[in-house]
Amino acid sequence: MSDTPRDNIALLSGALPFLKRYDDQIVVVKYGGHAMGEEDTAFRFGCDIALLEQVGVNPVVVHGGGPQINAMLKQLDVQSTFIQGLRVTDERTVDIVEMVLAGSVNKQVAEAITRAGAIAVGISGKDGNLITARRALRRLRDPQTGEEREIDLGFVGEPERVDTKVLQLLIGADIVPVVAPVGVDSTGQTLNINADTAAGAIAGALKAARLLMLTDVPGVLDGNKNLIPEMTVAEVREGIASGMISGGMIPKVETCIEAVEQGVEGAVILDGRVPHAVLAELFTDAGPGTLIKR
Ligand SMILES: Nc1ncnc2c1ncn2[C@@H]1O[C@H](COP(=O)(O)OP(=O)(O)O)[C@@H](O)[C@H]1O
Ligand SMILES: CC(=O)N[C@@H](CCC(=O)OP(=O)(O)O)C(=O)O
Repeated sequence: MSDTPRDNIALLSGALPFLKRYDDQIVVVKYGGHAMGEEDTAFRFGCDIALLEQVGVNPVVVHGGGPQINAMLKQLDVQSTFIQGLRVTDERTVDIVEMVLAGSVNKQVAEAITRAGAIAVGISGKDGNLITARRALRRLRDPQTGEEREIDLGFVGEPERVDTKVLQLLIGADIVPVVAPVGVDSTGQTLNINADTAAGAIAGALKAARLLMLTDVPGVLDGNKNLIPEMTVAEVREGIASGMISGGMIPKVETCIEAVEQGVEGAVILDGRVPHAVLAELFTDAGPGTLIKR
């Protein structure tokens, strides 16, 4: 059944407190590779971002592209493995990662937002000194000996410094920044950064009002696959330790924790394939995902 004009007026009027709350605030939206889905999903996402810009919110989009990188690696017959949700990245892989993220995916996302009526500009973390990173180190416990050892993930980066100048300039000119998660270290080496981590670092540096992490599950699910609507930092840590939270969900929740600890008001993990998930989260009381708070 379609909405009547009266329904539409009630909806608009109900959104007023939320419009006021987010007026001129920065909202960082992490758009995961799995959430991108088909052409119409990407266009709907573009429309939601254009709407945010139109009503006075300042959206900043940080996108992923894991599945798109996988497809290109497969095409080029390059093997790839993940450790703790991070892609082990050798010299050949880092070139392909940059080509896919800062190339095709970045331009597609910016184009979808521009087609929907806002002006979006795609950049990577290498542009304008946006993300300076250091090589990421991870420790793994040997299941047999119980000993911990350091793992070399190759050209994988962890943001060390975020220079928000270029983002502030774009935001000030009513342009939506669309950021590919690639950075450089102090020697100029390109580093592959997990998109969740990049989004969290940018949200923290901008002191965003909200960090929205769009993925392909409704949020954090418990052992029975039910959605957990809210989690504290301690509950998230427990979830990782028990194995309830695993794989690609680990960098996501860790990012949310860091972001709220850096002053972001709230971080939410939600299903980006659901039509207008971003609008439902920001402009209604019925936020659809998992809110992580201090
Ligand atoms: N407790 C959990 N709740 C929901 N998803 C989980 C959980 N633990 C692991 N996951 C996995 O994390 C995935 C999301 O991470 P990822 O695939 O990296 O998404 P994206 O590409 O959006 O960054 C889910 O598809 C799911 O397979
Ligand atoms: C180091 C690392 O793992 N980088 C990621 C960057 C892309 C990403 O994070 O994309 P999603 O958000 O779609 O997963 C990768 O190479 O897949």
